Amino acid sequence: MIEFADVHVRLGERDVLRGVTASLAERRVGVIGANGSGKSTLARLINGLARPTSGAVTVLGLDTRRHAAEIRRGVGFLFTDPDAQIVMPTVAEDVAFSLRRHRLPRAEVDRRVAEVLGRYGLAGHADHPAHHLSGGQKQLLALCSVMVLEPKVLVMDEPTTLLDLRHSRQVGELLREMPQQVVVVTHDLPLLTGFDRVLVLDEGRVVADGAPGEAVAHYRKLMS
Ligand SMILES: Nc1ncnc2c1ncn2[C@@H]1O[C@H](COP(=O)(O)OP(=O)(O)OP(=O)(O)O)[C@@H](O)[C@H]1O
Repeated sequence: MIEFADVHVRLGERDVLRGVTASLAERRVGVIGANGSGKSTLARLINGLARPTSGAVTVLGLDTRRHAAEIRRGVGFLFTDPDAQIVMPTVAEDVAFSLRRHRLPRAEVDRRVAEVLGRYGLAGHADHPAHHLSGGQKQLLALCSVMVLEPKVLVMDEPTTLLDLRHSRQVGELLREMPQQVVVVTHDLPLLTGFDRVLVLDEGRVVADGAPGEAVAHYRKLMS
């Protein structure tokens, strides 16, 4: 469960979020809206990367302002650009790097890394240089590095922006199968097919909130 209670975020001179209140219990939640409407900021609030200026964000029963470390452990965050998330030379090393704080035996790290690479179709690339992967494969690698930590909630900020149609669809299918609660910020409207709930942001406020069809129709009207 993710709860926003009258959340305001002011960055510099700008009121980026202006009174967002929502309880998100659904498994598949989308967030859409114009450029600069506050979507990324809303996403970043969920794992404590951004803090409310006023109001509160509660995730997994914890206030994100007071329990930052616990929240980070429970909430995985996937950025648009996988290059920003890839830190180690090879694919397997990059995924293993996520587990560095867990102090697991080497064999257990190897087992978990192999399992997650297999799940997302990268098993054959384990020893390849991470930066030689295609854009789609890099996005999958970034996803592996997040999923190996078994987060309870996954937040994705425009995960398909750099992907071709086939890879976007693949990400769509993967996130529909995930057992976790997933919150996805996107401009890729077909990605929202089958979602439980979609929020539309405009100038820092939620202006529509409902099933994907209804929310997307509202967004299209807003943009026309
Ligand atoms: N650190 C900052 N200081 C000042 N203003 C900021 C800062 N970060 C973001 N903003 C502003 O806040 C507004 C909302 O940004 P945000 O990234 O949340 O929007 P968005 O809806 O995700 O946009 P996009 O679709 O373009 O990614 C923008 O006008 C942006 O310029």
